[in-house]
Amino acid sequence: MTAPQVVVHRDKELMAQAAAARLITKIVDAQAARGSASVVLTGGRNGNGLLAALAQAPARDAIDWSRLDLWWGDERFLPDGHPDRNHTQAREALLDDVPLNPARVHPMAPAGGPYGNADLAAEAYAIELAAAAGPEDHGPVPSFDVLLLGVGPDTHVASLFPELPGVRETERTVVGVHGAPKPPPTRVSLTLPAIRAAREVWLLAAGEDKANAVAMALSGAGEVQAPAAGARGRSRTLWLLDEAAASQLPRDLYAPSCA
Ligand SMILES: O=C(O)[C@H](O)[C@@H](O)[C@H](O)[C@H](O)COP(=O)(O)O
Repeated sequence: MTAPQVVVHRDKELMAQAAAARLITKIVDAQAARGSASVVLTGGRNGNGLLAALAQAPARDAIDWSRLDLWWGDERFLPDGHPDRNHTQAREALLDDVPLNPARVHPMAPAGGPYGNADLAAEAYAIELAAAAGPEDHGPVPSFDVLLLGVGPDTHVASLFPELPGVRETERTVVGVHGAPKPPPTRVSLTLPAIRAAREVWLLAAGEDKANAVAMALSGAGEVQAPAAGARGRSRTLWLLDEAAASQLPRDLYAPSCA
């Protein structure tokens, strides 16, 4: 597991634009090296802000959208097309606007779909992930190029909330989540072991209400109390922050703001 690196931007707009530029480069590099790229999307304002910035970036045309695999880190267990579903919000922010190959887009199953509850939807997603993993992945989850995570004010990532069973899961790669403190209460989430299969994990946080959470997760808190602390990539763990979210971080954890 890699030690976190921290990059601080002036404000959340610049953070979204810089993260989008970084993601474009990463996808283009992965496609050049391996033929395709895989990205795991997150829900929340900052994840969608990144997608909206990507939609506006002229360099987005450098991506071969037909060779991009998209997965989700978590989903709100709601009917297909519901405006609060992470899938719906990602479609609106970017996905409906680019020529993706539908066979490479992997939303989590909705409520009212083929699986009667969030636990069954989670099992189905674990099977889909395992089917996509190859021998080179050494496990039941593909080695995603980039896995994006928004960080909640309570340090949750994906739908892994402090002290709830999901964050303690060590075997399963995807779980149903019940009684989540952030609405809606029923969700589906990758677990920390699945998140840690990614080559790179990027955590996004902006705004003063995240400052405590960011400081706690980066100052040695345990992952059960601070799930964001357990989200690490195999080759890189990158925290992308705005100045407000970084305001309670000890200065020795990052270089002075450059943007
Ligand atoms: O389904 C969700 O709500 C998310 O995936 C969740 O983990 C989100 O990323 C964080 O709550 C941060 O959200 P913001 O970026 O809106 O603060």
